[in-house]
Amino acid sequence: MSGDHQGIEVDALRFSRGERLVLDLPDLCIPEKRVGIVGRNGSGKTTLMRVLAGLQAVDAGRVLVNGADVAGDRQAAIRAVGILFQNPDHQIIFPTVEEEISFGLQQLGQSGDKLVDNLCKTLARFGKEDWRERHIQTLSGGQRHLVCLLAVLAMKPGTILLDEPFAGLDIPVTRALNHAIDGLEEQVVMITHDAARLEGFDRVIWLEGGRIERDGTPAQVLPAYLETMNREGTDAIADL
Ligand SMILES: Nc1ncnc2c1ncn2[C@@H]1O[C@H](COP(=O)(O)OP(=O)(O)OP(=O)(O)O)[C@@H](O)[C@H]1O
Repeated sequence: MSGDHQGIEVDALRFSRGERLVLDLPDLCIPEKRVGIVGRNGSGKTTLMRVLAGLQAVDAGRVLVNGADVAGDRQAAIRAVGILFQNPDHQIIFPTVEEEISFGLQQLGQSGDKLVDNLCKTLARFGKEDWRERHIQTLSGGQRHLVCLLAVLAMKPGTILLDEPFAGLDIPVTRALNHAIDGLEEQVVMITHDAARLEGFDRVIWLEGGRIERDGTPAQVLPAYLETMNREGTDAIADL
C-alpha cells in the first residue's frame, strides 16, 4: 500500500477505560493530505493517533489506513502508516542512527543492498549522510526528533501521524522540521496546540471529551476552538 493516498477511513469507534469514555467517534472519511487534530489536554488526541496507527485496541469500530486494517493486519499497517511520538526517547530503541532507521526497513523484509540503499537515500533526503554511524546519545533532542522522522519516512508509509512534533524544540529546529514536514508528499495528520501551525491545512478535527466538537476547514474550526480555549477559567487542572 506504500505510496497510496486513499487516506483514513474510520468505522464508528468506541473506547472506554473503566468509567471513562476515551473515544466515541462516528464514521469518518479522511482523504485530505493535511489534517490537524486539536483539543484540550485529555481530550483523546494521542489515543486517537494510537488507534489510527493500530497500536491501541478499541471496544468497537475499525480503522482502515490506505486500505490496511491497521489493528488486524500489523504487516499491512507498518506499510500504511507511520507514527512520530511526542518524545523521541519513547521511540528510539537502538544505539546508532543506522540501526534505528534500518530496523523499520527490516520489518518490511528488506536486507542487504536494498536496505543500505534505502538507508542512504533517507539520510540524503535531509542532507544527513554523515549521521549514519552517529550514536543517538550524541544527538540533541531536536536531532533525535529528526532521526525518528527519518525512520518513519524510510518505511514510505502513505500516512504519517505526528503527535506534537515540536514539543521542546527551539525555534530554528521547529522551523526546519516544519519545512521538512511541509515538503512531504505523504498524508500528514498532526496533533498540535499551536493553532497557527494549522493555517493552510485541508482539515482540522477538534476533539472534546473523546468526541468530535467540530470538523472542517481551519477557518471553520480554529476561531471557535481558540475562542473556547481562551474563555476557559483557571480551573482547567481540576477538570483533567
Ligand atoms: N491506558 C489508559 N488508562 C486509563 N486512562 C487512559 C488511558 N489512556 C488514556 N486514558 C485517558 O483518556 C483520556 C485521553 O487521553 P489522551 O492521552 O488521548 O489525551 P490527549 O488529548 O492526547 O491529551 P494531552 O493533550 O494531555 O496529551 C485521558 O483522560 C486519559 O487519562
